[in-house]
Formats: sequence, structure tokens, C-alpha cells
Amino acid sequence: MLKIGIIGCGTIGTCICKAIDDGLMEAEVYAIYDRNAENVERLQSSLVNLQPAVMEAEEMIKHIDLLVECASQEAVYEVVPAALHARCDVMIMSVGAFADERLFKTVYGIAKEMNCKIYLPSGAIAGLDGLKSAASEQIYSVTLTTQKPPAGLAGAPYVVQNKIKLDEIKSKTVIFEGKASEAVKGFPANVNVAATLSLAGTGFEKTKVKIIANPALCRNIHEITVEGAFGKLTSKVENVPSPNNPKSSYLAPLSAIATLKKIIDPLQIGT
Ligand SMILES: NC(=O)C1=CN([C@@H]2O[C@H](COP(=O)(O)OP(=O)(O)OC[C@H]3O[C@@H](n4cnc5c(N)ncnc54)[C@H](O)[C@@H]3O)[C@@H](O)[C@H]2O)C=CC1
Ligand SMILES: O=C([O-])CC(=O)C(=O)O
Repeated sequence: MLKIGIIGCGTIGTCICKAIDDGLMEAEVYAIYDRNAENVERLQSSLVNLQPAVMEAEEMIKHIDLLVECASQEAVYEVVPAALHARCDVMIMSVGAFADERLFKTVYGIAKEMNCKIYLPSGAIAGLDGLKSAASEQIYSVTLTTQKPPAGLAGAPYVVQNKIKLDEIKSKTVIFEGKASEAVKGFPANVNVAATLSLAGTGFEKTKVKIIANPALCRNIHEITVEGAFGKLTSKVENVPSPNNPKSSYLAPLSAIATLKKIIDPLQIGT
């Protein structure tokens, strides 16, 4: 049975544990960790069947097959290289960390050397299957347009640095337009999907991102347009926010669960 260790006991970590606790897949949550002890306790007390140990990544990687990062971009630096060195596969949610090319090259290099896999779930977007197929030929452009209710963008470094008053936005307003490399740094908790899109397609410098604060919305909308030798692909997901975290969409933990099921299942569907 796949032995998993989870870093981050917030919205996504809790959904993953609950899915395994409910018997949705054959996996063991060997250990969990969060720098916030209250979140560890809350997660532990929500489980009925599982009793994961609590230990830091350094220790858990000696015992597990797969390390799941669902914490923060910072955590990717802290735990992913060490996990790969210990020959653990890794699943990463805070994909925006890979806008740091040096980190990405290092992590990719260790994974190759150790014969390990790095899994990046689709998160809150749809269409990566088509983009991956399309990338076997020439791609002309990839664009992500994200719309969130203003509160879902609160605290983003770009918003703070540019003194954007989210509570004064009364109508649909474009607050950022630029490269994916800048978007994931300015909005680390909002557009990790831009990083996944960049890695699947044309890279961080060529992938374009537009972020819109829209007070009329109660959903997080991600629209993708890809043009290439294959033709044109458009996808739009109107995401219900996660119940405990308005920054994250509910489809994100569901995609993490689906990725785990794919790792375990002999049947592999899609690109
Ligand atoms: N790839 C994607 O499509 C998506 C990615 N995300 C990203 O996934 C990550 C987790 O998302 P949520 O569960 O919604 O966030 P959350 O805020 O609900 O939970 C994150 C948890 O990780 C803990 N944490 C943060 N940094 C840590 C560290 N260095 N070491 C240990 N614990 C740490 C926090 O204390 C918190 O309990 C975030 O980085 C988020 O931006 C979220 C949604 C979609
Ligand atoms: O969940 C979402 O809507 C997307 C998100 O936060 C991210 O990619 O970081």
C-alpha cells in the first residue's frame, strides 16, 4: 500500500486525509506535519479511521513512498529536495515555487538521479491534457485569465506592494496583467495554476496571465486559451471556493485526490 506523508494540514491536506479516511483509495497516511500545531490537531480530530503520526519532513521521508506538499511555496524549498534525495516521490501543490528556475532545475535533476517522480496536479484548472498533447507540436500562445472575488486576493504581495484597496473595488477590475513568472510571485496563494500551465506549455516567460477582482462573483473563475499548430483550445472553470479557504477552489483538493488515485490505479486515463 502506498505510504504517504503530508506537509500542510490546511484545506487541501485535510481533504486528502479525509478521502483516504473514507476509504476512497488504498493508501496509508503514515505521517502529517504543519508548522501550526492547531491545524495538526484539528486535522487529527477530524479523522475516524486513520491515526497518522506527527513528525517533521526530515523524519517522515525515511518511512514513506510519497511526500505530499500542500503547505506553501516556502515549504517546497524546505522539504522537496530532501524528500527526493531520500528516494521519495513528491506531489506538489505550491507549484508557483517553480518560477524559481534554479529550484526547478535542482528538483528535476535530483528526481532524475534518484529515479523519482514529481507529480503536479491540475489544481483548479481544466485543459492541461489538451495542452500537453498540443505541446508535442508548436504552441503560439497560452493565456490564463483568473477572476476572483476581491476577498480571495487579500494579502497577496502584489496587492500589498501596490496598495490596491480591494474593499473599494465596486466593479470588475483588472489588477494584474503580465507574465506567469511575475504572477506567481505577486499572487503566491492565488495562481499556482499559472505555474502548472507554464510547465505544461510554453514556460513562465511566455505564458500570459490576467487577474481580475470581481465583486459580483462568489466563484473563482479560471479561463485558459491555447493556440498552436493543433488549433485553439479554450476552457473555463467556475470554481466553488473551498469552504475554509476562499483563496483556494474546491477543485484543487479534488485534483490532488484524483492524482493520488491515478498513482495507485493501473488504469491511466487521459494524456
Ligand atoms: N496547484 C493549485 O492549483 C493550487 C495550489 N494551492 C496551493 O496549495 C497550498 C495549500 O493550499 P491550502 O490547503 O488551500 O492552504 P491552507 O492555507 O488552507 O493550508 C496550508 C497549511 O500549510 C501550513 N504551512 C504553510 N507553510 C508551511 C511550512 N513551511 N511548513 C509546514 N506547514 C506549513 C499552514 O500552517 C497551513 O495549515 C498553498 O500553497 C496554495 O497556494 C491552492 C489551490 C490550488
Ligand atoms: O484554487 C484556485 O482557484 C487556484 C489557486 O488558488 C492557485 O492556483 O493557487
